[in-house]
Amino acid sequence: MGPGEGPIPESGIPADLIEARATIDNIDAALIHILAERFRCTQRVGHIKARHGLPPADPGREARQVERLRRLAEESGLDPDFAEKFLSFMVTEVIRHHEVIQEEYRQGTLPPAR
Ligand SMILES: O=C(O)C(=O)C[C@]1(C(=O)O)C=C[C@@H](O)C=C1
Repeated sequence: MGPGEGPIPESGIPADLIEARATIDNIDAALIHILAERFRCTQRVGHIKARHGLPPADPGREARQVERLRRLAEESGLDPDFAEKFLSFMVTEVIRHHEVIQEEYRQGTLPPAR
């Protein structure tokens, strides 16, 4: 039995597992807040792009993000392939939002300055 490990309590869940899960819960909450802020920002980007007639996707920017995030992942012990997949998952959703915003501007269902 290692340090921090105790006997299995009556609940059947070891105390150190309960403690680790509390940390996971806090991290998940932070991730949700971070994602909400990122999407709030990318919504703004979607409006800027629509106003300036810029395309929803920017493959050059994405390539630089992939390179940077893969390097950061390597440095911090995260699987770089996972980091790239996660970025791609997010960016795909952002591009979908950008397309919706662009269509709203095209149909004039949004005011031009937002
Ligand atoms: O930076 C932009 O141009 C964005 O629209 C944001 C973002 C992203 O979510 O990071 C999304 C789509 C682009 O292809 C590149 C990056």
